Amino acid sequence: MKQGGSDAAKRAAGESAAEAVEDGMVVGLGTGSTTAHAIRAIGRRVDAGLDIVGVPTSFQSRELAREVGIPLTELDDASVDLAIDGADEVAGADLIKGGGAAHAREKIVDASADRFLVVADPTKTAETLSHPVPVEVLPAARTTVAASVRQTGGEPTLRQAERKDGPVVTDNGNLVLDCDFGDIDDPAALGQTLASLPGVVEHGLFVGLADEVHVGSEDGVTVREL
Ligand SMILES: O=C[C@H](O)[C@H](O)[C@H](O)COP(=O)(O)O
Repeated sequence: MKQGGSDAAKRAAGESAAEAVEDGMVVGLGTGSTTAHAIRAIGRRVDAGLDIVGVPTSFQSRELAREVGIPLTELDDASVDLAIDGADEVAGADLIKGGGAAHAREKIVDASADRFLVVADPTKTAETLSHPVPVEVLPAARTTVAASVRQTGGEPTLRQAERKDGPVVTDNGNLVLDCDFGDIDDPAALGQTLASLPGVVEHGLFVGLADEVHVGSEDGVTVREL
């Protein structure tokens, strides 16, 4: 499921987005290998005196933020000024997320932010979204949601864990169906359809949410404002 951009490209994107963080901000900390570079860069800036608090989007981002010394808070106590997060595919301001099964909490944090910066490498960019859409479902709903996805023209696959027998279990205790719809001509309509299915907790289509996309490469970073 994970795609293979180079670590140097991911690092360039993450460090570029981390420069947008300013003193006094509440910063949404996304999940994944690209955002991890941003979190480490923010940690270095905190070490040098930057005064911010982070809102993690997953167990992974919480642990990394703690490791690099970023003070943390929750959405109950703060509103997010700037969120930085990765993506599995980017087409304009539309994204597919959830390759790390963190998209439910990510969407809450990213959508609530005043500004949402996406960090990606060139393997993630596309004209039209076509990556399988991760759909987090209550365990009891996996069969009924899978049937509805098939009726909608998609092919669902229950995500399996790599170093454990059985399925991936999300930070929220749910399962993930990776749903292949081929080219997604109308991400907003598909997102509404998926969200309406009983038992769906959240899907990985982030439609129109991105404000800026930082695409890193070995040669530098391209910043697209949307
Ligand atoms: O659930 C995980 C997230 O949506 C990630 O931000 C996304 O999968 C991109 O991760 P990476 O930067 O590791 O490719």
